[in-house]
Amino acid sequence: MIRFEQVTKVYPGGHEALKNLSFKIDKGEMIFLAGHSGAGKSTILKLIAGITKPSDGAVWLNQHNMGDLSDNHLGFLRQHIGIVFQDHKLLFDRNVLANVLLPLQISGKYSHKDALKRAHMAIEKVGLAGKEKALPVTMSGGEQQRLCIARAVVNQPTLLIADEPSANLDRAYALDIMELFRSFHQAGTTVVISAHDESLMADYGHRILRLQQGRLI
Ligand SMILES: Nc1ncnc2c1ncn2[C@@H]1O[C@H](COP(=O)(O)OP(=O)(O)OP(=O)(O)O)[C@@H](O)[C@H]1O
Repeated sequence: MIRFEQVTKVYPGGHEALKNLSFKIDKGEMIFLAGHSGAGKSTILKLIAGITKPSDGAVWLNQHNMGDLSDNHLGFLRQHIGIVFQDHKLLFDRNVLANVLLPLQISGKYSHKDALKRAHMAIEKVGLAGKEKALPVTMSGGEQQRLCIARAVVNQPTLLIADEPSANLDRAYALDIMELFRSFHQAGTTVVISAHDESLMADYGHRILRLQQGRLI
């Protein structure tokens, strides 16, 4: 499903974040990206989502070379990718329901009634039923993270990527979040998760790609 072919990423200013990286992720796989801060985990996820382009080499998502796609085509493709960002990117002036509805409204594919039904299902799936009218600022870090996940999965993406979804959560909450991702994986979604705390990944028996200074180790 995802293929990195000798990918190098150099950011403006000259920092080489990834160095000649090659790997594959199969459809339906759940995989972890591990490494210290600055190792290149977020850069890999941004390349997968087409948020940034490789400086050299190619990133393939199914049959699409992500570096070659137009913005329109990328926008269309991203509707099949659920992204849980490190900085949440929640709309803090809108309630839980409005945050989860947003991707459905952007896709324009659903009637208001269908969109509401899907949003409520996603909110329930992440354990936030009853919080539909809450504003994100009134919620705990763990709840905000669940909200991000509901928003990422509401379009039923085939690929779910999450950048440090358990950062800043205590261990019990972090494990809950991992369980949630596991349930999406078990339902057939391909899941790619970055984290610096390998102890959270150890129990799952999934492949771990370990990064150090932009290289796989
Ligand atoms: N937009 C950017 N411009 C310049 N340098 C960047 C940019 N984004 C990331 N970098 C640099 O690229 C390297 C890899 O960053 P990346 O965010 O991929 O690491 P990470 O492993 O996800 O780290 P963290 O866990 O702290 O998010 C770092 O040295 C970072 O400073």
